[in-house]
Amino acid sequence: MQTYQLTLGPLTRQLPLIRLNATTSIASFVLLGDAELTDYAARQLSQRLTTTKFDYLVTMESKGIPLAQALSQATNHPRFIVLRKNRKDYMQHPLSEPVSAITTSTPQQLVLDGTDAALINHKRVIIIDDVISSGGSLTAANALLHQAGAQVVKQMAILAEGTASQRTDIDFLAPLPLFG
Ligand SMILES: O=P(O)(O)OC[C@H]1O[C@H](OP(=O)(O)OP(=O)(O)O)[C@H](O)[C@@H]1O
Repeated sequence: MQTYQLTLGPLTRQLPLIRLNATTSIASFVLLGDAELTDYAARQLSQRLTTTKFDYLVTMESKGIPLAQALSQATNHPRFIVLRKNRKDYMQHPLSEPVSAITTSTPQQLVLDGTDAALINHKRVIIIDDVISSGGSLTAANALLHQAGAQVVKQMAILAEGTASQRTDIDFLAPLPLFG
């Protein structure tokens, strides 16, 4: 299997190259289960937040969740918000937005539980995800947070993939190339 070597500070990972379609392959970065890299990335990202005042971190199901948890702890924020990809029966008055991501060919939703929406109304929030690529997930998250009346003060990720690495409105630790 072809791989891409990701280097993040002292850590290296061999990411398998996965073909998405006739013209594009991605280096698959699956953060779930990698406690070492999650903790390292959270510590690095927390150092970029020492002067940023915010109330809540917001992440997207699913790979962003362990990162948001580690970053919440590293920045002394006891609670964070998870935007889900399914509406659950236990949610109260959920808000939703359609979302498309580079890794997902079928239509999906991002869903914010109404109780979480009430919590972040008029609050300063930071969006945190493992990877930003097409930006589809980020756009949907922003739309949902706007619906909830939250103010997005920063957008962060471990990796910016493809052209996302040229964006100046996101703060990330390393670029990740796309492959032909
Ligand atoms: O910038 P984009 O093109 O939107 O891609 C980035 C999103 O894709 C990945 O999630 P994925 O859709 O693979 O879902 P998962 O975390 O549930 O596996 C990643 O965790 C981001 O949320």
